[in-house]
Amino acid sequence: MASSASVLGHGNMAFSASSFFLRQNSTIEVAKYQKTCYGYRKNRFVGTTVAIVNQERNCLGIQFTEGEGKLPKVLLKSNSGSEAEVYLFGGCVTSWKVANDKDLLFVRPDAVFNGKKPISGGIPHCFPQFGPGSMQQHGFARNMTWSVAKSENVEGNPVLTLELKDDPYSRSMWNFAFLASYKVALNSKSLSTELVITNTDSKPFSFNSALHTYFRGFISAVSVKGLKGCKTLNKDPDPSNPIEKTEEREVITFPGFVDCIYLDAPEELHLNNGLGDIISIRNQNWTDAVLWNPYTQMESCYRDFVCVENAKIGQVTLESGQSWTAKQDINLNE
Ligand SMILES: O=P(O)(O)OC[C@H]1O[C@H](O)[C@H](O)[C@@H](O)[C@@H]1O
Repeated sequence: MASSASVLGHGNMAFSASSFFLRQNSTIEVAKYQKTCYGYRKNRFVGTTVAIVNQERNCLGIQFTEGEGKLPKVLLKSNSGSEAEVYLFGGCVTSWKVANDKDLLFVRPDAVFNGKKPISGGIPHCFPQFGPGSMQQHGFARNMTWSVAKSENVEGNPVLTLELKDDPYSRSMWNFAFLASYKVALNSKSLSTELVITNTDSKPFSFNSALHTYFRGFISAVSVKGLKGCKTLNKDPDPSNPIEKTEEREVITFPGFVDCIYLDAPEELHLNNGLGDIISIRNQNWTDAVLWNPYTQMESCYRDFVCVENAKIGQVTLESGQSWTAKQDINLNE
């Protein structure tokens, strides 16, 4: 039986570290959350304590808290003991642990949590551009603050839905009205996401996108299976002029710099992270994949991660009112 609580926030750059908009009885209030020994207490904008509204949410395995750099962070915990962390800045999942407490995602040591630069690690969004292209590399969704649209608990598993809308910052780069909805569901052995992009403008727009997932790994033992036969666009040596080929290997390893797009990738890949885990990476409608390891360009950390990205490299065009949906499911195999 699902229970839910709806919380709406704003997605602009001036987001304050602990404030959300809370929809109640169809009015939108500005609320502040304050940690108490019972949970999270909502203060009205003017400062009066109104009610403890997050007490129940904490019990549901969804806890609103502050992360690094005092950025708003949501902790997800399932009844089976798996955990995840999501920063509203960038709508970025930064941690995914199954019950053994080992984090299967990776955040780079040079990641900054200043609410300006994208968080380099976890699962950053690339939207509305994968890049390179006319705007900043990977677009703006990873350096805007997403709002919380819904938090639910479905049979012991937390489900968090974030939203991002256009604002003057996004419009300065891409002058369209849009709504991005991102549902993150944590289960005992898996983390699933669903991204829905809706054209809320009166004119069509086009975009491409990716989930730039950083997996923890021991790079000299990392391998990826499932891409044999795909057409490749190798961005090494020149990202603006990728070299077209076909992947011949059954098992892809990472002996040096890798930055390669795989077109029409299958719906399931297998990552051996070299640390004893096989992770299946399933998708619906993320039609392409990207493998990236910076090798000695990032001397301090390249040995410790690999990016296996579900992507949509070809342009998606949406007419006014149309939506596009893509799902990712990362699952730790038994
Ligand atoms: O450092 P970032 O902007 O996060 O991008 C890191 C990398 O992401 C992707 O995998 C691209 O294919 C690379 O060309 C890029 O260098």
